[in-house]
Amino acid sequence: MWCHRLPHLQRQLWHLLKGGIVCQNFQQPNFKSLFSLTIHRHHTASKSLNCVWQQHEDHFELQYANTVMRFDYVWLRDHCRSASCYNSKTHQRSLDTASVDLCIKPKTIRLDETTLFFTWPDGHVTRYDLDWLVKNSYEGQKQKVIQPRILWNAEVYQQAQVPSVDFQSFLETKEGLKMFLQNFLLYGIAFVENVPPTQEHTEKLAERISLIRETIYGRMWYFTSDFSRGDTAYTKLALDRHTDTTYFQEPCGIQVFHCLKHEGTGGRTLLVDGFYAAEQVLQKAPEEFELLSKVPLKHEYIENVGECHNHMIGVGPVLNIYPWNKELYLIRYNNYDRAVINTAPYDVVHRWYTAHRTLTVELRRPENELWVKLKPGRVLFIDNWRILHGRESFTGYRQLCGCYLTRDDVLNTARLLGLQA
Ligand SMILES: C[N+](C)(C)CCCC[C@H](N)C(=O)O
Ligand SMILES: O=C(O)CCC(=O)C(=O)O
Ligand SMILES: [Fe+2]
Repeated sequence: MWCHRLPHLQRQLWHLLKGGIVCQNFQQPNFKSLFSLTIHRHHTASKSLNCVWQQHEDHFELQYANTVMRFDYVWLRDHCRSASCYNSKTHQRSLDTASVDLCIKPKTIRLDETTLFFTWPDGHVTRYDLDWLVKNSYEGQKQKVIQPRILWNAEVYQQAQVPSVDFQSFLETKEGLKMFLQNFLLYGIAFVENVPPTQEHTEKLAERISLIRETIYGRMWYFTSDFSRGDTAYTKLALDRHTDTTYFQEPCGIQVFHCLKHEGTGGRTLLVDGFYAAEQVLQKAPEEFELLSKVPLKHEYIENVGECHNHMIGVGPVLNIYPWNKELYLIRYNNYDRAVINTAPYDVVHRWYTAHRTLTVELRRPENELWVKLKPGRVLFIDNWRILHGRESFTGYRQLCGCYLTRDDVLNTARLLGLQA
């Protein structure tokens, strides 16, 4: 049932105002057809504060704050915030969910002011504030984005005139850090200026917002075109747009780049908003968007150069979306590192190539390309789950340092500063 409705829901998923904030355009799905059979004869109803509720045989229905919500009874028992069920100091559940009768139904329900009281067969009372229920209901979540973003092409990004943050203000002030993170969350890229061009100072920056994610490339890495590792990154060749570490089960969340030296020509960095391109696919060919979010693929890193021996495999679709609101949260796109496709039958494979082509066409539109020249002192943070990067071929000596960051910890820092993440 859910699957049939998918393309329909997706079409109304995002409303894009020429590079404006992505917001969800929702519509009440037709619940009547899904649930009308289950209404109990002896339902009770109550009306106050524009709040209407009904006790159905297998669920509790609540209309409040312009939202129709349906709650499972086990859910209502499981989320009880009473002192014996929930430890409000640790914010952890004490209740053993497995001890709840799966057929549980409340003995009585009553509304007092803005609080609903459920009395369970054993006498235990659970209270819920109406606003808490709205905030925590499926129907409430379905209408919300987890991460507000501004999708961009080159023009949108340039016209936004997103300010860079100064090294000092980033390290020493809460305001500087917060502004940096807000821009990073909205655009998926952000710059810090006036950074002393050393690996140590770059590391300091990274540690201010997250934990450094150590990988097969080390903790802080430092690279030049010496082919010290078995990867094209370690040459002077051009690199087409891609995301990194697609061959990890969880690709690195953030990439930090600091160009410490370049004596030569070329070597500009290319940045493309993968979510903007995916949004175009969703608008033009929703079934292709869906396919890219459904077909799992492998990416692979095989290295045998000098002392370095590695074989990494990561599995996942190109587009990763949250199933309840269809919000895109991760793009895995690296044509160099994509492994043999053996996770889908031939006919799906052909449709996948078509969808991949559509996405690639969007990713390659010149108007979607943002070109920047990395310079000593200017550190670039890239959301590796959203923004693709590449580089122009170059001549001469070029030294880049940087690291990967864990995404959870960047978001943690952002949330602690009061940002939505
Ligand atoms: C950034 N650093 C030079 C350390 C690693 C580069 C990794 C390159 C790899 N093909 C990938 O896209 O993941
Ligand atoms: O050399 C560059 O500018 C970037 C190379 C690259 O894609 C990488 O290191 O991940
Ligand atoms: Fe890369």
